[in-house]
Amino acid sequence: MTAPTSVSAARPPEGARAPSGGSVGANGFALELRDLRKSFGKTEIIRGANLAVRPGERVAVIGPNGAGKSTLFNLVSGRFEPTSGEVLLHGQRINGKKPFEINRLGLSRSFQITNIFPKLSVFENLRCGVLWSLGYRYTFLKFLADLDDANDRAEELLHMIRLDRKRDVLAMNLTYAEQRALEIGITIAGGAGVILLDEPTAGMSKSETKRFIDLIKEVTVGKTLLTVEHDMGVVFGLADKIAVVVYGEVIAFDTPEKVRANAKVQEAYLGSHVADAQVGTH
Ligand SMILES: Nc1ncnc2c1ncn2[C@@H]1O[C@H](COP(=O)(O)OP(=O)(O)OP(=O)(O)O)[C@@H](O)[C@H]1O
Repeated sequence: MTAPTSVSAARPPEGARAPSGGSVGANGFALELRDLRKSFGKTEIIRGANLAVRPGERVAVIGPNGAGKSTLFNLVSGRFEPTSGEVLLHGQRINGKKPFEINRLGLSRSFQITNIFPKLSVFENLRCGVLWSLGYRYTFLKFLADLDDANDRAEELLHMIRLDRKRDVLAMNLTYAEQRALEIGITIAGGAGVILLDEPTAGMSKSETKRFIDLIKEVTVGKTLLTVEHDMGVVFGLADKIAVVVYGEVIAFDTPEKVRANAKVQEAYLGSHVADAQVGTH
């Protein structure tokens, strides 16, 4: 390993580190949407969405296909800019900010398996996630072994996502469920207080799903979590609250029991679907 000529050259910009934990904004919410709207061309897809998520809440965002769930996530994470309305993270308006800026303000979104480096080991992937969140560039990869803090944090993450025994395995040789665990590890690497996950258990077997729900709960203790989810078992196993999105609006936001009993929700979306679902399924 070549000694770094100047590690300081790889130092992140001031203020690059994301705040840890689910910090509270002046308004008391970790994340808030106020009359949020998004049009593509002449078509309004998000039509005045409102939501106020308290720090530490685990929220499942559900709704029919095409309701606008992914678009909402894209608006919150900075991939899309709202047509109007506001997105507040810890009370700070983040509309129009770039995804990396929002990330550094403490919101992290899972990037799906496609963002894993298949030819790097599990440990190296986690270390990249840590360094990226700190503002380091991948061009400094050759110096990474010298960055003790990043190494320590990557070891900690490895343990949290239960992949200790796969430490030096190339990501491409992991099982599907292990790759998704690695994706979660990369997502939480920077210590963001608000985590967005898009169908984290999609494609998993029932037993994998059950283990994965436990893992998500463990690694997001004290954080604010939003997941887009179709699987009602996962919704009722994971969420403290459910946000129901129908035609670009949040038509209900409440505890699973109350959402299940909500006549408007039943009519618009869940129907017998949810009546059949068991609270705390699996
Ligand atoms: N970039 C875009 N340009 C134009 N239309 C878009 C764009 N992104 C999403 N849409 C449209 O917005 C609507 C909502 O899509 P979105 O993917 O947000 O729904 P969803 O609730 O996540 O659906 P699903 O559950 O099927 O994933 C759809 O009609 C979709 O075609």
